[in-house]
Amino acid sequence: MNKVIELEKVSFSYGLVPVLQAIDFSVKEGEFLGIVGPNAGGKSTLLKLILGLLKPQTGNITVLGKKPTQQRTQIGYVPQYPGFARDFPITVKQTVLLGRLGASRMLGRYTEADHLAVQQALGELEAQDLAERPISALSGGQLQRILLARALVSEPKILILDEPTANIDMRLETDIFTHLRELNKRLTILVVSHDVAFISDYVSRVACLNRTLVCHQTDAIDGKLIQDLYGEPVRRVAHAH
Ligand SMILES: Nc1ncnc2c1ncn2[C@@H]1O[C@H](COP(=O)(O)OP(=O)(O)OP(=O)(O)O)[C@@H](O)[C@H]1O
Repeated sequence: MNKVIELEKVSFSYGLVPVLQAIDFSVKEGEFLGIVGPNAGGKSTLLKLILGLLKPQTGNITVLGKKPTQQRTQIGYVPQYPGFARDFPITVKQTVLLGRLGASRMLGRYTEADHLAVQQALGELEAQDLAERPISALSGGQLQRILLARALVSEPKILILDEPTANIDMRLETDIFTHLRELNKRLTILVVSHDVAFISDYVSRVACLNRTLVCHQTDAIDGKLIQDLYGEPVRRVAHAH
């Protein structure tokens, strides 16, 4: 299988504070990879490096064989917190259209293809009925589905999500991950999560990040591993599906 993301000896510091040290890591086409680790372990920083929003001080990163900055339209990104005010007067449809800005070559008006892509993305997430609603009138779970649609609308090859279910309840968490499982049939997915027990039911591999990075197949994840990773006992939560 092709490697779609590759990091070689990547180190990164904000000023003098080292956050990532000598990370060697690759993601294969079609993988569904979970990234877990303690707070401030460097998870969001790793995603920003892959997205080309930050540059490593040492080492090399390639995305689909090129520099991350050359592949931005190939990655759909769902950030940790929505980067806009919830009371901004914009509809669901307009929000999802924003995801076409990088993909469409036309400046100015959106094309028919842009509108069609929005319809398809909303349809895929069963959210067509929300299209004309202002985003201020969405629940947390609905907003997360819309942000996922916005990330999909540029027809990326890779989907990256930074704690997509941090502020929603378990039923909706299951709903989002069921959509991700379906999307993984055609996309490579990286998802940051705090809930290693929950994601291990969905992902094929887990990368544990605490300045350095160690990968595990999901069948190798047990209480001891979680304790070693976080440095304290973490209760495994049972999830019914
Ligand atoms: N822009 C910044 N400038 C300086 N330090 C930063 C910046 N962004 C993050 N950091 C620091 O880098 C470290 C790693 O942060 P990062 O957000 O990557 O961790 P994380 O694993 O995503 O954390 P969390 O699980 O709490 O979201 C933290 O100590 C954080 O305070």
